[in-house]
Amino acid sequence: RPRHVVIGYYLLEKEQINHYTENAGPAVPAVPFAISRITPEKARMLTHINYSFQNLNEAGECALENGTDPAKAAEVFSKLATLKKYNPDLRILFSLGGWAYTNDDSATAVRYRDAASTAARRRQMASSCIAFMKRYGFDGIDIDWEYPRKEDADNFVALLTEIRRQLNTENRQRRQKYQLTIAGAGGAFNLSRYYLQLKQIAAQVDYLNLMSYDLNGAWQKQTDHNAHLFGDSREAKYDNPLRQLQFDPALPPAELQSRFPSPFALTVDAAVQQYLQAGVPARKIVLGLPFYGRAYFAVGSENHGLYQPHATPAGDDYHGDTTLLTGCDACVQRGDPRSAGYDDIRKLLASGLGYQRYFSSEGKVPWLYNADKKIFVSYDDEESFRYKSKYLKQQGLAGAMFWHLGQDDAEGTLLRTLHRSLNDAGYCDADLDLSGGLHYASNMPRKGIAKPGAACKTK
Ligand SMILES: CC1=[NH+][C@H]2[C@@H](O1)O[C@H](CO)[C@@H](O)[C@@H]2O
Repeated sequence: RPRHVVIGYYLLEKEQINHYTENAGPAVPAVPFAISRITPEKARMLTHINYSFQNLNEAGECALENGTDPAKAAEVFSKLATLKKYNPDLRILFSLGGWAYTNDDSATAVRYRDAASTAARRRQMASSCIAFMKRYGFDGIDIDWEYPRKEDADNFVALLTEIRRQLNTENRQRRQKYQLTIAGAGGAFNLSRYYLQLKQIAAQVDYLNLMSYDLNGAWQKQTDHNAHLFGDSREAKYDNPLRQLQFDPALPPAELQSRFPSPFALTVDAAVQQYLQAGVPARKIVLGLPFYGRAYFAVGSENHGLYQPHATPAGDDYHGDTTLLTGCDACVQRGDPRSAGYDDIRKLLASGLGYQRYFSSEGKVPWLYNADKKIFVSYDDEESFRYKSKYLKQQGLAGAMFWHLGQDDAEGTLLRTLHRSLNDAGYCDADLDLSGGLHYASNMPRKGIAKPGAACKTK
């Protein structure tokens, strides 16, 4: 049985369900990443696959999108369930929400706020989502609401409590228990919305999947890393939004600074320490890793493009030149050059188009800079994943989550790296040094942490 969870999101756009096919014909294009690409070997490296995304309907219930053919949906969902024959420990959950359906400016965020707003609505939503889960053969529910507003936070706890209550009833006569997880904010600004409720949220779920990526992006003035583990003295720092939420106003200044350092760098480590400080058990925290990178354009060559001004269109919808990420053909097809899967980034590196790889010894992440095209790309690869795996083991966390399965390269390099670094007994990471970079100060003693540099068991 794996010692750490490995939770992969599987993305299938709702438009792709009705015409889902494993073998593309001239008339019908194949979906970008068919379920058959999840080989038996990959299925054995995963403990969970989260099908993304379902949405709430107008009545605040879990249901297929209007227009989705239920028979085709059942076919797709059963293909995912079939993967369990390769790995009896594998669980297939469906993820409800996601950024596009639930962000503050989306058309359907209001459905989540309303569904959580009264006891009756919460009962209705919970029972509809459990019925949906059972009807389509899922093993649990992942709630990916991005994000409850401060005024929704208590209702969010009540909603999770109601889903947990109904699941417990279902689970009484089941050997393998239905699970309930959430995708949780990775940056302190979004996290501050429900930080005071975080401990109560954790009590209702099996796992909290930290979205410890998208920490920086085109919406900021300077280029910075998508998901660096530790901070860099040269990057932008922020006033800590959790400080004014701190529980004990009488906290002496030195204690305040150590628990809520401010200003601070937005890093993966900061997210993890903030969850731990809120009282979330380490064994429920799953560290989110990106299988994609973020590109910036018109970036000066100072510092190889790192922490430099840029001219990258921000905002969810992209209307600019789709060829800006030179060499990324998939970006043109997708219509947005601002993000690229690991498979695309591998191709950029091999393209001879002038991309140079650098590695941050502070942040423990790579980046690309193309001086000729003035392009900066922040991403993750096997090296940064090995550092993040060592860190999560040192912190005693439950394991890793990643977004998303379809962005790995053909060989499944990133999933294989996570499997080896988290669940291969013969794996050794004594060569990795987690010191350096800005660590989010925390006075929380961490139990059961392997001493850094513990020698590896020789074969
Ligand atoms: C699990 C999860 N939900 C969000 C988040 O990861 O980041 C993805 C990439 O930004 C985004 O597309 C998705 O909707």
